[in-house]
Amino acid sequence: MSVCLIIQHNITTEQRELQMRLCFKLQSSLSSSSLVADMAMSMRFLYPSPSSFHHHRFSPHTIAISNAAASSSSSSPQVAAVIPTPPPSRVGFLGLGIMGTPMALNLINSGVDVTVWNRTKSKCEPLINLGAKYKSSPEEVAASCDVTFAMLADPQSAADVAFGKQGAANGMGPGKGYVDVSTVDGETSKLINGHIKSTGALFLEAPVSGSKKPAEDGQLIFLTAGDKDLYETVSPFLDIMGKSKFYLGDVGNGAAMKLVVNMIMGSMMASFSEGLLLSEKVGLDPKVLVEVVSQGAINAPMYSTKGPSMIQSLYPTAFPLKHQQKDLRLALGLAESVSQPTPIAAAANELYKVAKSHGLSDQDFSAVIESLKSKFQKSENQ
Ligand SMILES: NC(=O)C1=CN([C@@H]2O[C@H](COP(=O)(O)OP(=O)(O)OC[C@H]3O[C@@H](n4cnc5c(N)ncnc54)[C@H](OP(=O)(O)O)[C@@H]3O)[C@@H](O)[C@H]2O)C=CC1
Ligand SMILES: O=CCCC(=O)O
Repeated sequence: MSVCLIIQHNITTEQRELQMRLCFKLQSSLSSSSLVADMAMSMRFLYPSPSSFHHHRFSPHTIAISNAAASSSSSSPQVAAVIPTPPPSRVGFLGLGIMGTPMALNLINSGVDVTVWNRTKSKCEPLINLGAKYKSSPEEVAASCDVTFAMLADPQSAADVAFGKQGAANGMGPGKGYVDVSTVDGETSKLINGHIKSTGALFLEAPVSGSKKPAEDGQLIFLTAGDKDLYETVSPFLDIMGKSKFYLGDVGNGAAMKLVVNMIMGSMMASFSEGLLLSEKVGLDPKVLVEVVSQGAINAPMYSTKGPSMIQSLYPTAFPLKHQQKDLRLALGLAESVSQPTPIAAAANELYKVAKSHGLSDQDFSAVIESLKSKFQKSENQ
């Protein structure tokens, strides 16, 4: 026997409730069909009770599912059920900076029901104009949403927003989930995990690789760890915002992976900066250096994207230098915690600190090249 589930969305709430019951009936009568069971389970998460259906904007579509256990006995469907497309959960988004804004925007543009909050309220306006709801605290966002994402600057702000006064934890509870996509250290992530889990909610850390443009293009790479159930539940949202996702196990592993990646990136940028300046000093055209690098084994998109503007001493901000230095500081802490020598990263970190001390914190991290120019070197040596 095979089973056909027809998924539809232009129906009344009463029809949806009927279909939902039918789906669960199917599940119990076809316990050998794991596909049907999986589907019913995921619907159960989205619809804790039949009356909790809410309006959504997903496109209607039809799926035919074969009952693998018994499909050999008949090729035509014997049971047909019409059930609704699972609507998007109500999704909260906290932190609308360089990364948070395009990530939330992609969710909104995909038809997800998004509620936003940002410390500086004016940054919410463009998203509200595009259909986002607004709440005036992380607590209220978490209370009104099924899943809440947070994209904050650093460990302190991530912790404040998660479990400070009017923090998200106050609005969390069983059946909800909190996904922190900020770059923080593992200890902070574990602290947030503890506060969120104590409410009965689930937690996932999911820092991202990729910068402003990949965030705009929905091409981020998620480095997740924590509750696997929440990972499965939010995967459709991660797929809207990103091109790939890794599930890395226990909380702390996502943070560690992100810090290792950014430690490498920070050192690469510092080394590239030295190369650009040296090539110029010895009479080479740094533009040609960028071209040569782009064709060889050490090619990285970062060099050809940022090189041309670095040559003109321009640093339009995609990844703020202060965040790169934060990540190097956290990566060095991680390395120290396991007695791993990281002398290259330590040297790079010093350059970012110099750049910060010269007021370049909010410039792109490629502005680290400035710290190698003679004007900065002189003032450092005085
Ligand atoms: N930019 C990039 O290329 C990437 C950044 N990241 C990481 O993502 C995170 C966000 O980065 P990005 O968007 O670039 O950073 P931004 O500096 O643009 O945004 C930071 C966000 O954090 C908020 N914030 C800062 N301090 C506080 C606080 N004390 N309380 C509440 N909210 C606060 C800001 O609010 P307000 O608007 O009020 O200042 C803003 O929403 C960082 O952890 C960064 O390391 C990860 C991958 C790439
Ligand atoms: O954390 C920032 C990462 C930036 C990038 O991956 O390009």
